[in-house]
Amino acid sequence: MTIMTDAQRSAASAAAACRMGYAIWRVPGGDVFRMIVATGPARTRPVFGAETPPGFVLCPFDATDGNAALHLAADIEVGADIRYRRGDALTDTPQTDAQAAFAAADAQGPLQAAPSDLPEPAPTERAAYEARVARAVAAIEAGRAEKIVLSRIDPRPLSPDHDLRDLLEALARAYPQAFVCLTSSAEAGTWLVATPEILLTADADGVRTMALAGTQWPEPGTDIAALTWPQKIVDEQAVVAREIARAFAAAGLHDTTETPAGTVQAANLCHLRSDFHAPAATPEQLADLLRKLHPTSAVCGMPRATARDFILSEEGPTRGFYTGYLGPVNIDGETRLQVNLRTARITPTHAYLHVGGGIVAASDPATEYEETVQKARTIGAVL
Ligand SMILES: C=C(O[C@H]1C=CC=C(C(=O)O)[C@@H]1O)C(=O)O
Repeated sequence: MTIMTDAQRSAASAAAACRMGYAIWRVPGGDVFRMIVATGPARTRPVFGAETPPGFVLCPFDATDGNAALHLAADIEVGADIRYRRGDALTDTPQTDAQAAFAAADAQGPLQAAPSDLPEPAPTERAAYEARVARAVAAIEAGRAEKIVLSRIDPRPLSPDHDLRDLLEALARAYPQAFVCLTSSAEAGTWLVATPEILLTADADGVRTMALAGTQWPEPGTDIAALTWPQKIVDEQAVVAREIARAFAAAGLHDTTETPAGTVQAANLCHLRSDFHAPAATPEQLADLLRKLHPTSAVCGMPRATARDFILSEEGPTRGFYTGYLGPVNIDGETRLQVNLRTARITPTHAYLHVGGGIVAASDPATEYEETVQKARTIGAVL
């Protein structure tokens, strides 16, 4: 069972009391939480670069440079104990005034999101979403795009005494194979995430990503291995996979292997997925690859520029960090960027669930709406 350590629980309260950014995460299949606290403001920096310090990054959906993201520096790392960073070293005692202020913070009560200056998202009603889907289908039928990924916002009230640490632990317990995360900063707001999708990981073992598409919500107890997929989903997943294979080759990564597409479970949902691996790459190759991958056709569409313009004209800037990416960078030699899906932006009073789906020529608006209802259950189940 994944639970936060006492040090992590109190560090989260201390970070919130000091208005410092923090991130707490559990990797798929892992049994511990990792945590960092940034004593200074988040800065936009290259994710893969010559001197990217250890930290946690968040990149929005609509990024001008896919390799540039908000970077929360790992000034403090928290596991069983609290460790303070000075240069490359971690020590048991605070090294800066800001670290000392964090160490002295005495915060009680539940952990909740700080009020923020970011705009409150407006909900998307069923009729508005279905009309949006119908317009995407018309654009696809007119030959303007092959696929457009649309989304909507589903607000849920939070109980006055909720504690974000308890919600995070509940997600980790419910979804052992998800990347589960809580992150908060003045610049990006507060996000609670249980995502099944890797955008890019890089460590000593090489580089990995996945091509994910298609969604089914089988009855509990269904034999997942026996699920079949309609040809339109098989084709859609193949399009995502082809785009990834092209990106690897164009970034100069060779000897890439791809597994056959198979069914994977993600909370109450199933997707069709193939996995990619390449031997280790240089930071320049990784930067190039990240720019080519983000946003993938699993969250944007095909062709990318047309789909992006369509999404922004329909949804405005409401996605923010939803369908962007987030994750630890250069923490113990690993960088793990996950697509920010099955996610909610948290305010002091509400969880704003962001849910979407890929629209193709054969899409039916009512079924697409139902798909977003099912996707909302991933985070909704613990609220
Ligand atoms: C856009 C979302 O899902 C994407 C990832 C997997 C399957 C998807 C689909 O079936 O449409 C989407 O491409 C979301 O969960 O909000």
